[in-house]
Amino acid sequence: MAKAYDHLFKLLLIGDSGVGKTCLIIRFAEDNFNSTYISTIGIDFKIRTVDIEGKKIKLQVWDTAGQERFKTITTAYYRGAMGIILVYDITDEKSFENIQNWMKSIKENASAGVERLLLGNKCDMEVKRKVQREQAEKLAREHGIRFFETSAKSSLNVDEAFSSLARDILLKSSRRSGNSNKVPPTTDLKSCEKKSGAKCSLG
Ligand SMILES: Nc1nc2c(ncn2[C@@H]2O[C@H](COP(=O)(O)OP(=O)(O)OP(=O)(O)O)[C@@H](O)[C@H]2O)c(=O)[nH]1
Repeated sequence: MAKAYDHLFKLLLIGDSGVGKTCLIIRFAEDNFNSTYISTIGIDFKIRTVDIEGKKIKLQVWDTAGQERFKTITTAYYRGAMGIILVYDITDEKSFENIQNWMKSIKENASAGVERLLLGNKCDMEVKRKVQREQAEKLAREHGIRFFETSAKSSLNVDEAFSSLARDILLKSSRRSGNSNKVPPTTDLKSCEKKSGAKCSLG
């Protein structure tokens, strides 16, 4: 039987407890949202196949527990990840400050060439905003990675964020295999913003 996909990419979401990692994955994989908070214990994954540049990309998205006590279990999963999504909550300053620690954790535990993406989630809660978009843009620029503000609740930018990461991984892997002409250059800053309506930082 023919393979149902061209590529399988393993993605991992990390970030403080309660920032919305599980909700982002459920929004992306099942187009659903639940406001009841059930903290993740250990690790779990969901799958969705997306179409990028005519290629079927199967995304296996791993959800980690943000709680410190699960750290040894979850960091063991960094190694196999091709893309890591760092999530903070725009209404929680501490979760943004901790992004630096999560970055360090990636450096210590993930493969060197892993693609990273920064997400400021819960952007539907503008009245409770504590982290300005510009702060996160600056951080993303410093690390040379893309940045989106998302809402798992309203679904704003969720598909865009996952697709942009998948696209970057695809581009990187086709470059590596010498097929860079097969995938058009990934969204430049302008088209990235045009597509998503979000501010993007380029790596
Ligand atoms: N308003 C709003 N609430 C959200 C959003 N995303 C998640 N939440 C809420 O935030 C709480 C925590 O969400 P989770 O997805 O469980 O957070 P988590 O990062 O997986 O947490 P851990 O499993 O403990 O690491 C839940 O009550 C969600 O309903 C969002 O985009 N907007």
